[in-house]
Amino acid sequence: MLQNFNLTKQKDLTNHVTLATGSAGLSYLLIKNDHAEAAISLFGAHLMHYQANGKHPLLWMSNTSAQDGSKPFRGGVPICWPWFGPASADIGTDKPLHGFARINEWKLEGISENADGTLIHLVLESTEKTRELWPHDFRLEFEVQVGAELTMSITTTNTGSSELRYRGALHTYFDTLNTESVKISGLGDRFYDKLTQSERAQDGDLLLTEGMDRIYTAPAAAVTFTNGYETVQLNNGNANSVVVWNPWDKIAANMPDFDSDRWPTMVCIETAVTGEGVVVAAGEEHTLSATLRYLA
Ligand SMILES: O=P(O)(O)OC[C@H]1O[C@@H](O)[C@H](O)[C@@H](O)[C@@H]1O
Repeated sequence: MLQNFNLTKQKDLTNHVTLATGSAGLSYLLIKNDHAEAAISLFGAHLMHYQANGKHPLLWMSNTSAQDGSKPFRGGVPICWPWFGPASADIGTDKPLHGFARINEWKLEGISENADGTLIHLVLESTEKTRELWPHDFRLEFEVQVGAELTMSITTTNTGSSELRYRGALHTYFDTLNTESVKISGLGDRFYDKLTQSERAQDGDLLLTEGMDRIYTAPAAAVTFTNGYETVQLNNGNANSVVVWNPWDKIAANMPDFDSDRWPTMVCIETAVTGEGVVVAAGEEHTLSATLRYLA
């Protein structure tokens, strides 16, 4: 899992959750309960590892990922928020790609143990610094239920006095045996191809035969995929799209934090709000969620 992160245990927070620090001083929660184990960084509220008992590790992490908070982690589940990809012109195109949630330190709000596992609750709130990037008051909550199933949710609460619009994603990097073993069902019949900047049709299941960067805009609520180890169902809550990304050889080789020979062992299947996004009225909230369940 995170061998090359050299994490040092600091203290037990509950019977199943330990606080650890990395060599660059970032804090991590290490979870191990009767059902599964997981690791989450407070920097970015970034889920970096999840493995249900008896199963293969679900998430892919780059061995060359930054570890000091100078960049988002490469792998796991980056939280893209409050925009997806480059910010729109009205926000400012010089803003960080995929928003600022993944490059900020979050606060641990609570840990609760339940019959199905462990629930971790992290929070990010607006500050002067976030208002310079995005002029809204908000409270963003990330909840992760670590059990035989994995559920992640981000809840956006508008704590300001005027409406806000957000886009975002749970940008999950899945570990795969190889490209040939990947098959994804339930993506719907159309997608926007970011590589050719065109609308295209999807005929049946998606096989990973080439580099791709696609926004599926009419996915089923449940997407099913095989990763060469298991068959997994991804249930998306309140997403309006699913993004599929694999950089393939040349792009991976040009990304300094992406192990250049490991692109065949990953695919991102991202639970996303893209396009027009979601408008959240003052005082209201919106939750985007993803549940992962093993079918076989
Ligand atoms: O390098 P980043 O900012 O983590 O983004 C990785 C990829 O994330 C995907 O969601 C985008 O569709 C791709 O275009 C992008 O390259």
